[in-house]
Parts: sequence; structure tokens; C-alpha cells
Amino acid sequence: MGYKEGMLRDGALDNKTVIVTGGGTGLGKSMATYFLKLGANVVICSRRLEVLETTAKELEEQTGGQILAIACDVRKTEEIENVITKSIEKFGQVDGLVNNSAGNFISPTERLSYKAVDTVVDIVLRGTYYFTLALGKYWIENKIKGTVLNISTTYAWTGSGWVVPSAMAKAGVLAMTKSLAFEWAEHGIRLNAIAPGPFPTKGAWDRLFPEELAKKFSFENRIPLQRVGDHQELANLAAYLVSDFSAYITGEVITLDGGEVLSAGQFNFLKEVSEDQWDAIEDQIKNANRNSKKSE
Ligand SMILES: CCCCCCCCCCC/C=C/C(=O)SCCNC(=O)CCNC(=O)[C@H](O)C(C)(C)COP(=O)(O)OP(=O)(O)OC[C@H]1O[C@@H](n2cnc3c(N)ncnc32)[C@H](O)[C@@H]1OP(=O)(O)O
Ligand SMILES: NC(=O)C1=CN([C@@H]2O[C@H](COP(=O)(O)OP(=O)(O)OC[C@H]3O[C@@H](n4cnc5c(N)ncnc54)[C@H](OP(=O)(O)O)[C@@H]3O)[C@@H](O)[C@H]2O)C=CC1
Repeated sequence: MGYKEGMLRDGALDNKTVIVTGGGTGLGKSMATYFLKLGANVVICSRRLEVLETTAKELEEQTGGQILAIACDVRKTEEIENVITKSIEKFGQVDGLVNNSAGNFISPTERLSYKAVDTVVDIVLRGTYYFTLALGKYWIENKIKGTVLNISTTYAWTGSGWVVPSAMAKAGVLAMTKSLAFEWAEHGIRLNAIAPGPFPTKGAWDRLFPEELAKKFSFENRIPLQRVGDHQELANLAAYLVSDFSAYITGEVITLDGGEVLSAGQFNFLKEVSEDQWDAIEDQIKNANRNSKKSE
């Protein structure tokens, strides 16, 4: 058994319908694939219908599951409502939502136009709360114990230069996750989030971080567990969080990053110290302590 394998048992998501925003590509596609394998009906939506339809056809063939592809810009409430209506028409009800759609630019902030900032914040924050609000109203009205999973980032906690609009928006998503988890708990609605570290996708690798720039940095070396994430690892955690197995977890943000976010630890620079240097340091510290005891 390894981390590249599915974790939940067959049928773990039977009778559930889950909407995955941005489900035509990258991590959204990987989550959608695993949900289908576990028996869920899946709705994928984003702006590019042809991408969604190609993915839907591929996943239907691969998993034998039921998948619906609908064009939707998550910044537009009428398009979100259309996704929900069509999903209910086809599958009877909606049980889960994965807010995975995102936009991001790596750039010095002072180079960004107002519109560039709005573009990222509107997709990530506005898109997430619009979709969550629309489904929350439907769940409360119909007494459905729905589940929301938000895909955040580790820098939503720590902040990060050069991705400021994304950091602001993802931090807002975390605040919403925790706030609504409390408020909607009385309706049985749960909200959780995953904060992924680096997971290779075309969207993040080729379009966000061009190869020329990537060559200058080694991501693997920055990560304590010395590798990037595997899509199945994220899909496993996502499936667990949308399933009833996690019924007692709400308002939680789970970091899945090989320890990358821990690099701020104050003494982590000591990773560079060799065994010989540690011997010398230990001797010096013990001597200093002995001397200070003598002079007391
Ligand atoms: C081994 C090394 C690998 C390194 C990989 C590391 C990855 C780590 C992961 C970090 C965390 C990741 C978080 C993510 O969110 S990744 C997933 C997101 N995926 C993408 O963002 C995909 C790429 N982008 C897009 O799909 C689109 O650009 C986007 C959806 C973001 C916006 O598209 P839209 O068509 O709506 O927008 P416009 O092109 O019209 O632009 C709007 C304004 O923004 C300005 N702009 C556009 N690009 C940039 C840029 N790169 N820098 C600055 N400004 C930009 C554009 O000019 C428009 O503004 P103006 O009209 O005022 O000019
Ligand atoms: N890959 C990584 O290392 C990391 C990823 N993440 C997060 O994981 C998630 C998935 O990212 P990833 O798979 O890497 O990247 P992708 O670029 O593949 O995914 C982004 C998706 O968002 C969709 N999207 C963009 N704008 C809109 C919009 N206005 N309305 C609806 N959908 C939209 C895109 O589809 P379309 O263009 O058709 O609209 C695309 O499918 C994101 O939330 C990202 O922030 C977080 C940390 C690290």
C-alpha cells in the first residue's frame, strides 16, 4: 500500500452528488476522478466548456461513473444557480461542493493593475462565497446536510509576497470556512479546507510558474519530505472530507505539503550543521554550563 493508491473503500460516496468547480483540469480533475470511482455523481464546472466536456468523456470511460459538465464562471451568480438547477434536475439533489476554481499571478504587487487584483480575488473569494451561499440556502431550505470543501493554500496562514491577491483571497476563504462551520453546524452542514503545498499541475506549473523561472529554484529541496505531492494524496483527503466518514470534522483546515510550511521554524537553519560541528557545539555548551556553575 502506498500514497499513490485510493484510500477509501468502494462505494464510500454512493448516493452522493458532488460539484467540483474547476473540475476539468489539474487537482479538480483528480478529485472528480476519485469521487466517481467511489460511486459519487460528479458535476464539473468552469469557464471552458470544451475542456470540461473532454474531461467528462474521459472520466466516464475511465470510471463508468455519472458526470455532468456545465460551463460556469464562478464570478456570476446566475451561472452558479444554473449549475445547481441542472445538477438537481439530473441527479435529484446536491450533497457536496468542492470550491477548487482559482486564478493566480506570480508578480511583484506594484506591477499589478487594479483589474488584475480584482480578477484573482473575484475568482477565489467571491466565487467561493457565491457558490457556498447559493448551495447553503438550498441545503437549509431542503434540510440537506451538505458538505463544503475549500481548496486553500498554505500561504493563506503565513502570507506570501509575490502572490498577494491570492493570499488575501485564500485567507478570506479560510475565515469563511471557520465562521460558517460554526453558524451552519445547527443545520448539519459542514465546511472544511485543505491547504496544499506544491502539486504538479499544468495550471500551477506551466501557466503560473514558467519553466525558465522554475529552473532557478528547486521545490523538492525546500520541502522537508523532499518531494512534491501526488494527486492521489490530495484526492484521498478530499474524498474523506466530503464523505460521511468525516462527519465529526468541521471548520478544519488540513495542510498537505510535506512539511513545507514548517520551514519558518526559528532554528531550522541548523539543518546545515554537520555531526562534527554538533560534537563541538555540545562540548562548548557543556563547558560553558560547567564554568557558570563553578562561578555561582
Ligand atoms: C518546480 C517548480 C514548480 C513551481 C510551481 C509552484 C506552484 C506552487 C503553487 C502555488 C499556489 C498555487 C495557487 C494557485 O492558485 S495555482 C492555480 C491557478 N491557476 C491559474 O492561475 C492558471 C493560470 N491563469 C489563468 O488561468 C488566468 O490567467 C486567470 C484565470 C488567472 C485570469 O484569466 P482572465 O482571462 O480572467 O484574465 P485576463 O487575462 O483578462 O487578465 C486580467 C487582468 O490581469 C492582468 N494579468 C494577467 N496575467 C498577469 C500576470 N501574469 N501578471 C500581472 N498581471 C496579469 C491582465 O493584464 C489584466 O489586467 P488589465 O486589463 O488591467 O491589463
Ligand atoms: N497545484 C498546486 O501546487 C496548488 C494548487 N492550489 C489550489 O488548488 C486548486 C486547483 O489548482 P490547479 O489544479 O493547480 O490549477 P488549475 O489551473 O488546473 O485549476 C484552476 C481551475 O479553475 C478554473 N477557473 C479559473 N477561473 C475560473 C472562473 N472564473 N470560474 C470558474 N472556474 C474558473 C479553471 O478552469 P477554466 O479555465 O475552464 O475556467 C481551472 O480548471 C486551486 O484552488 C489552487 O489555488 C493550492 C496550492 C498549491
